[in-house]
Amino acid sequence: MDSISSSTSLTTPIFQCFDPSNGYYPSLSSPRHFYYSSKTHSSTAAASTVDSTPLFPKIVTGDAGYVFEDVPHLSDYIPQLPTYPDPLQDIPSYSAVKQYFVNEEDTVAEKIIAQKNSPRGVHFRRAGPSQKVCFRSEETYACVVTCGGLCPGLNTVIREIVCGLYDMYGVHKVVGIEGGYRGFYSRNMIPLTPKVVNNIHKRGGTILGTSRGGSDPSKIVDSIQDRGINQVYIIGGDGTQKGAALIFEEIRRRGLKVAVVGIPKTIDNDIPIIDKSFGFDTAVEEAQRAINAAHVEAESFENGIGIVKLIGRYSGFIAMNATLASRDVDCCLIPESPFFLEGPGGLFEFIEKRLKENGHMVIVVAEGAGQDLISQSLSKMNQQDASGNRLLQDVGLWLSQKIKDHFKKNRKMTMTLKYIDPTYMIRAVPSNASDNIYCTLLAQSAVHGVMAGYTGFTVGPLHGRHAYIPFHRITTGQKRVVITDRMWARLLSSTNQPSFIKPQNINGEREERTENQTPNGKNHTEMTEAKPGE
Ligand SMILES: Nc1ncnc2c1ncn2[C@@H]1O[C@H](COP(=O)(O)OP(=O)(O)O)[C@@H](O)[C@H]1O
Ligand SMILES: O=P(O)(O)OC[C@H]1O[C@](O)(COP(=O)(O)O)[C@@H](O)[C@@H]1O
Ligand SMILES: [Mg+2]
Repeated sequence: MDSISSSTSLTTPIFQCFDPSNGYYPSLSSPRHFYYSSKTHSSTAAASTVDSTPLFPKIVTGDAGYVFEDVPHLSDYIPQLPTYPDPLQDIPSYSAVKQYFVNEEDTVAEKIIAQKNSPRGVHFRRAGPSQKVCFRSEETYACVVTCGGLCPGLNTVIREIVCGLYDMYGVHKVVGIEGGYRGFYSRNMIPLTPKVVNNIHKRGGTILGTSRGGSDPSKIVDSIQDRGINQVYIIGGDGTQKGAALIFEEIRRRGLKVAVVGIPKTIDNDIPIIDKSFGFDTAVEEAQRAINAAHVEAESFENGIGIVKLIGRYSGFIAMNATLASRDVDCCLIPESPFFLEGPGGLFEFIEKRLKENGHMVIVVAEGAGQDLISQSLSKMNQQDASGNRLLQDVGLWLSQKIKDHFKKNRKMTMTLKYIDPTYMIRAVPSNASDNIYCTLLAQSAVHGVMAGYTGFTVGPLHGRHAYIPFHRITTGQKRVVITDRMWARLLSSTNQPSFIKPQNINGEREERTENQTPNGKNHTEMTEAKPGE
């Protein structure tokens, strides 16, 4: 593939309107009637802090407890920002659509379950094409970067950003940044055209390459500014979105007309607020192959045990959904549900019982499960990867050894154990059909938002409706399986495994949920209640 090296600057700072003495951007009399919080920061703090909380959350309140959390717009810090009619209205495929453009007043509710007297709650801006755009096609220069671990669907998102920009907005200058964040300042760029990306959604991985580490907002913005890029599409997980928030703050601090959008990627579905993350469905589907193999192996040997380790550092959604989908799994272990091995109600007792009943069993274990047990028996290791993520012990290997030792020690019965770790096989597949459609919508929502001048935001569906969400709402907290909710109860009833929770712990879990309330009356565990799948 051809490369373009750093070009001369097309992007000039519009002006420096940030006032470091009070942390305010003066042009706040926005026609969209927003007000800003009085929280103040210094400009240097904005550039160097790792806290991704935006300086000025844009919040509007309305009747009956209505709260609108909007995302930043270029006009917040660039006065008299020119706008242009959206070129979509002249494109035959789109011009026929009735009400194609979203109403500026449309918002999407964070919660849709309500009672008669409950407040209307938090809302986010509805995603979609606007009547007016802030970028002319010929002046737009967009870049796309992928960061963090692989996930099915990365190539589809890249493809649809490129095709969306070309086909909907006539933008013909799009480049890919190679190898994650550090590619901004250490690598050349790849020109992206519809021809280049035409078939990439059929391949796993990312054609741009990815990496952990290397997020240096100042060097990245220098590179953006030097090259004249004015739209930045950043695809990645929680770490990447934190980095994107810092890049946005640095761009805003410099007063540049550069819009930044994050497209949330996380294979294990641990990003809060949004319904689910792309690649998750594909991962659950692909996990079936590993579970089937483990089941075939287990069934074929006397007292066969098959163990499958699935992705999920802190959130066991893949393990839970793969177990529920398969019906061949006898026990599912996730990080949210502590378990124990020995004694009444423990895992060993259950394994013996199930082997006596069925002659074989399959255990699915999420990679983050049982880490506390492992560190008790192995020397504690606090190693981190280049992004600062804690490196976990291999729970699958550990569990396999523990089970083997148990049966050897007790000489109760002979057994055969097979351990499968399909992590990289699952991550590397292309996205399935439903994830492809989802990735397309995510990419288009991002393109529409950026063309309309929104910046410092991320996109995703809430109850099926796409919305623009401030960075900090998806980088604070993690979505986790709530083990006192109905979905986990369904799993327990489908496997008939022990719950490993004592009644007093159930009460503890409930108390913890009320303590974790955020200022909006929402708590992190609550977010997970009905997602994914009611
Ligand atoms: N707190 C943070 N602030 C800024 N950048 C971060 C932060 N955490 C991670 N990053 C950057 O984001 C990128 C990907 O992060 P990582 O956690 O590995 O993957 P993911 O984005 O999938 O969570 C890396 O380049 C890393 O340097
Ligand atoms: O070996 P790598 O590439 O660092 O990735 C391993 C880890 O990446 C993951 O797939 C998650 O990736 P992210 O942190 O990017 O979401 C984990 O499940 C796995 O432990
Ligand atoms: Mg991460």
